[in-house]
This record gives sequence, structure tokens and C-alpha cells, in this order.
Amino acid sequence: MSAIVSVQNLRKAYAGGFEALKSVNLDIEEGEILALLGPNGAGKTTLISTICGITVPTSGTVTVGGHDTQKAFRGARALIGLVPQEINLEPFETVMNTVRFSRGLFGKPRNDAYLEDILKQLSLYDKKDNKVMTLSGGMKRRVLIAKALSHEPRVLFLDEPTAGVDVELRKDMWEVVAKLKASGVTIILTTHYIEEAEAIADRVGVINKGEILLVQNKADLMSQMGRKQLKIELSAAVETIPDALADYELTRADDGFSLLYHYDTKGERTGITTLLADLQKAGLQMKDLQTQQSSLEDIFVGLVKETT
Ligand SMILES: Nc1ncnc2c1ncn2[C@@H]1O[C@H](COP(=O)(O)OP(=O)(O)OP(=O)(O)O)[C@@H](O)[C@H]1O
Repeated sequence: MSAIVSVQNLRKAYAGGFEALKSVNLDIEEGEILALLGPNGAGKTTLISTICGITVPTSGTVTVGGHDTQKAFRGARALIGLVPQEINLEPFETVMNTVRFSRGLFGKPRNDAYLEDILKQLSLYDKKDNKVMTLSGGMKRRVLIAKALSHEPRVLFLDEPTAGVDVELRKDMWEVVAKLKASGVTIILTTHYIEEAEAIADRVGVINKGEILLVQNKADLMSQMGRKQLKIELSAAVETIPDALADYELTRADDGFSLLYHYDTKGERTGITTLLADLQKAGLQMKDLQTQQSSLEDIFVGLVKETT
């Protein structure tokens, strides 16, 4: 796979000097779904709108399909579909006219068959002649997606696509995104919902205070999530971990009153049975045992906290 979007040393300082992006580097592979996770004000929208060439960066470059978004804006923008956070539709216009007009703005020849196909994919076809104002909030969100796809973009940016929508619609939207990916569209979405990133992303990026803290394959993150920790509370503190237990991944905690054992829940063996037997052999007395599972949420919260 090759990068369809390449972001290099991107900085954005707003008027007044606030640095919303601090030297961001990011390559987005063709055909992937990348979820950008981050708390409020992290810089997600700024990053997306700068990549799309709507916000002018203070320094750095962005290329989309090889076009520099500053020097070759039209070429880059033609490849991009952007679904904004806010619903910005013409209320008195019909759904079909909305998407037709949007396609026309990009200078694309009329192609109702293509637009109807998009509307079908988004379960909007039977509403095509309805005025936007008569649609529910969730349907309006779908119209935003249809509008963003009207000019056949190769990269689709979705800024908080499921903010404020109910669980059922959220799952429908995930299906829509999966279908778009299957049709070859590269997708970048921002979200607050960790479960959303878990459900649909190929890679997850965590952004906080204008910096990308991590971009990782979801499967790798999942294997981290599969790690569990066993806390062994001891009756008496240990100064060091006994040599007899050197083969185990153990760390001291609580001034030596506890030992922490990390293990992979997906491994065939956890090693706990032999560890407990070996603890006894080493003469250590257990007081209590507790297990704890690390989740993507823990990883996310931990990362964000570290930079706060
Ligand atoms: N036009 C602007 N002028 C000045 N500061 C701005 C402007 N737009 C955004 N900011 C600031 O830049 C920071 C990043 O904002 P941004 O909207 O990119 O965050 P976000 O991660 O998308 O947040 P949210 O999840 O709340 O949508 C915030 O502190 C915000 O106040």
C-alpha cells in the first residue's frame, strides 16, 4: 500500500498565537480507515480542515494523491470528500438536488445514475425527492455523506460522524463506512467514541494538544488490550524479586508488598498456575490476588494524561 495523504511537519498557529497543531507527521495509506481519537480541543478538526486545504497551515506540507494542498488546491480538493461536524444543508432543497448541485460545484458532468447509487447505499433513495427540512437528524447526516461523495472522491474525511446519533444509527453508519471502504475509498474519521475506533478502524491515531501521540494498527492495539495484569499481594514485603522467579515478567509495587504479573490473555497459557507454585517454592506468602484488564480506553486515557 502507498500513502494517499502525506502530512509533513504541519503546524497551525491561530491568530493570537495559539498552536493548535505542533509539527504533525502522518501518512494515510490508500484504502485504509484511520480513526483519530482525541479529547475536546485536541486539534482533530484543525488537522482535518488543514489537510483538506480549508485552513491554511503556518508551516509544513500536505499532499493528497501527490497534489500539494497549497500549491495545487483544486487537484487535491477534487480527490477529497469532507463531511463536516455541523449540518450545513439547504433546508428547502430536495436530497437529489443537494447532491447534484454539490457534484456540479466540482465541475463534474451530471451523472444521476451514480448519485442514485450513492443514495441507495446510504438508504436515502426513497427520500431523494423530499426536502432536506423534512428529514430526521440521522438522515441529514447521511445526506452530508452523500453530498461529500457526490464528486467521486478517493479520500473521505468524516468529522465526528456519529456525534449525537443513537446507537442503532451509529451502527448503520459503521456499515456505510465499511461499504465505502470496500468500494476503494480511503476514510479518515474523528471520534470521541473509543468503541467506534475499535469497531471500524484499521489504524487508530491518538491526538492531544496538537500532537499525534500514537498511530497504530488496531490489531496491535487489540493485542495490548488482551494483556492482563495480575496483582499478587504479599504478606511480607520483598526487597527484590527472588532469582527463582526471574523467568516471569514481574515488577515490584506497593514498596514490595505486591508483585505485578503481566500476561497475554490470547496466549495458550497464562503461566499463572506455575507462577503461583513457584512463588510458594520461593517462600513467598500470598495475601490476595487481583486481576485487571487494560483496555483501549486505558491506553487512551493514560496517553492523554501523560501529556496534560
Ligand atoms: N478559528 C480559531 N481561532 C482560534 N482558535 C481556534 C480556532 N479554531 C480552533 N481553535 C482552537 O484550536 C484548538 C483545537 O480545536 P479543534 O476544533 O481542532 O479541536 P477538536 O479536537 O476538533 O475538538 P472537538 O473534539 O471539541 O471538536 C482548540 O483549543 C480551539 O479552541
